[in-house]
Amino acid sequence: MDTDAHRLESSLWVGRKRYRAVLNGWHFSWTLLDKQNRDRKTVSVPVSELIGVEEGQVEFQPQKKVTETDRDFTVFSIKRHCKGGGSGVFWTLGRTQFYCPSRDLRDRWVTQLRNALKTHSPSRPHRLLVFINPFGGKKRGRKIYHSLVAPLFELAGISTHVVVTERANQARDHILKKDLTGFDGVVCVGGDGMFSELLHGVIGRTQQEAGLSEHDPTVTLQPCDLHIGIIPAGSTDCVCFATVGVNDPVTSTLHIIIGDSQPLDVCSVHHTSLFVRYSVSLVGYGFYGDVLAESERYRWMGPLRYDFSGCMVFLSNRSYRGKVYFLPADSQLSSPRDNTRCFAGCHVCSESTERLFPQSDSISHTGFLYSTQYSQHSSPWEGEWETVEGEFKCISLTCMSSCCPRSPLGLSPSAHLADGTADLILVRDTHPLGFLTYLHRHTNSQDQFDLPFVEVHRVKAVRFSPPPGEDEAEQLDDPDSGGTVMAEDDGQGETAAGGDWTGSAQHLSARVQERGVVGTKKRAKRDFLCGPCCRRSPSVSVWNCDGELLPFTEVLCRVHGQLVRLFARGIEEEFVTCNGTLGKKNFKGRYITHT
Ligand SMILES: CCCCCCCCCCCCC/C=C/[C@@H](O)[C@H](CO)NC(=O)CCCCCCCCCCCCCCC
Ligand SMILES: Nc1ncnc2c1ncn2[C@@H]1O[C@H](COP(=O)(O)OP(=O)(O)OP(=O)(O)O)[C@@H](O)[C@H]1O
Ligand SMILES: [Ca+2]
Repeated sequence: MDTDAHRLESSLWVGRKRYRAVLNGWHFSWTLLDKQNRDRKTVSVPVSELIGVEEGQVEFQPQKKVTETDRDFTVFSIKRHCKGGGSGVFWTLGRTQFYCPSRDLRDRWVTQLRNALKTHSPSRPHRLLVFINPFGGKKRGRKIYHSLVAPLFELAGISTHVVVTERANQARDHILKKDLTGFDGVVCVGGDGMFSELLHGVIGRTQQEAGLSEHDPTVTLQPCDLHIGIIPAGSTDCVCFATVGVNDPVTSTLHIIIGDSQPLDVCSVHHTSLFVRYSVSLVGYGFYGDVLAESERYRWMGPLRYDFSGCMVFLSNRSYRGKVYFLPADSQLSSPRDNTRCFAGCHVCSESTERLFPQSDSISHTGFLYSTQYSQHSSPWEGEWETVEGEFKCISLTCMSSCCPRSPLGLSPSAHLADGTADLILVRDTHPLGFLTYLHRHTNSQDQFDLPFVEVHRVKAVRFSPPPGEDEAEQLDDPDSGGTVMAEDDGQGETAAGGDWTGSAQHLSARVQERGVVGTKKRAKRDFLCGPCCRRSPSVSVWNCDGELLPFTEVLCRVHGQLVRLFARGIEEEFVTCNGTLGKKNFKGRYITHT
């Protein structure tokens, strides 16, 4: 046996086979020995990927069962699986049971492995605040948490406070108002809507504490320290899929346990001097806005409501006039058509960290670099704005690829999670077959940007205005116009254009939300009476912001680079992870890692 503070080496048995096991600080490995004591196969696990070390013979599935013995210990670690065909890298719990020649040696192994875990995985969470939406997706949130997630947290020694939500926005309000001392992160069990609640809570809380106004689009917001974890249990699970590569509760739980940390760009959406919402995946006008508005009527269909509404909206063949202003990002750094993908360890994103936080002279407990000095008013609008005017089928802005099971490569396959930019996709009016081709290319290997009526720009900010006279004020005088939630009487006796906009920021934010919900319900009721196909074609659409309808047509969007951090690491490349057996052709045959 060889041992020092950071190293331990000895013979161990796994089943009937003898191994030489070595712990050298960062790695724990065991090598099969043959009868002549020659090395055969080696298994090596990074200490950062150990989930737990237990004395005795410990089974975990179907449930935890411990058989106390003097000479055994059981190691739980991350095990990767690739199903192939670009379906992503799944993580499961690996289990190896070791037998030692003596109790003393067993105790040394257990102590040394646990010490290594503490020393080399400092960013693991110890205490988490978990919000379960019992009604999200297929309503399986509670079951998913209690059967798959909670036992793993327990095994990893993570304590939790669990809140099963009873109303929308409860999780957001909890994070904004309650004492969060002692929590290392917040976790949602639900879909993109639940994630959005956590996002708004965490960003809002951080800005409150920093004394910054979310309403001013020129303010450099304070990056958030509290990590967000997502256990997918929703309809689309786009944020989970685009940051992990799969929507699998166990994979996500294991990323949370090991304290993975993925920075994420966030887009703030403003209307005049009012903050409206944050988005990470889609700020969409036209098709995606209409699909969301339509889908509200079919909530009872569950996740299928989007496909059904998608068909209805497609058949209604609408397009909308408007003017789009955008601030291009530096085209030297990357481009939405450079055929690269943002994978775990992406160079474009890590170089962006240095660019976004140039005076990074402190390191947080999570190991991420933070600037100690933020310039709250350094101009975010440097550069020349460009303008595109016309009639659009859809306008989409996405801070990341927005890949999801419906679209395995997403709205913008080469977008980056944390480069401080978003991709603006403009789809001009075209014949239905052209638009169908565009949509269909989201599901196959063809380039959806290689169409004459589609353009894509990498941007830092975007502004949209509907044609003059077609804004909210105009809509209010035209009860038949439909299309925008602001056209509806929300029963409050106030309007965006005519109401009092001088209230407190908090009051205004509350009213924005109220209007969104009320407007959506009214619109759904009207649509039910009319039907989408016989309706007069509206002149304005509605904005879809990560699955929420916005009550304003005229908006300004600004990208805030790496504003939040998720317990994730980006999408792992199957080609690299699974020993090259799958090949790069799985990614549309045209995507390469950005180096
Ligand atoms: C011919 C097949 C075409 C398939 C086209 C698939 C395009 C899929 C693009 C997915 C983009 C997801 C963006 C993520 C948005 C999330 O932040 C948000 C919150 O969860 N989800 C939605 O707003 C929910 C939006 C959901 C949008 C789904 C659109 C489905 C369209 C189906 C169109 C069928 C046309 C068929 C005509 C015969
Ligand atoms: N207890 C609750 N009752 C009603 N609504 C809730 C509750 N808890 C959360 N919500 C809201 O439900 C919405 C949808 O939830 P969630 O995202 O989990 O599921 P989803 O069906 O997948 O929706 P999405 O289409 O947004 O992915 C969220 O916007 C959230 O604010
Ligand atoms: Ca980005």
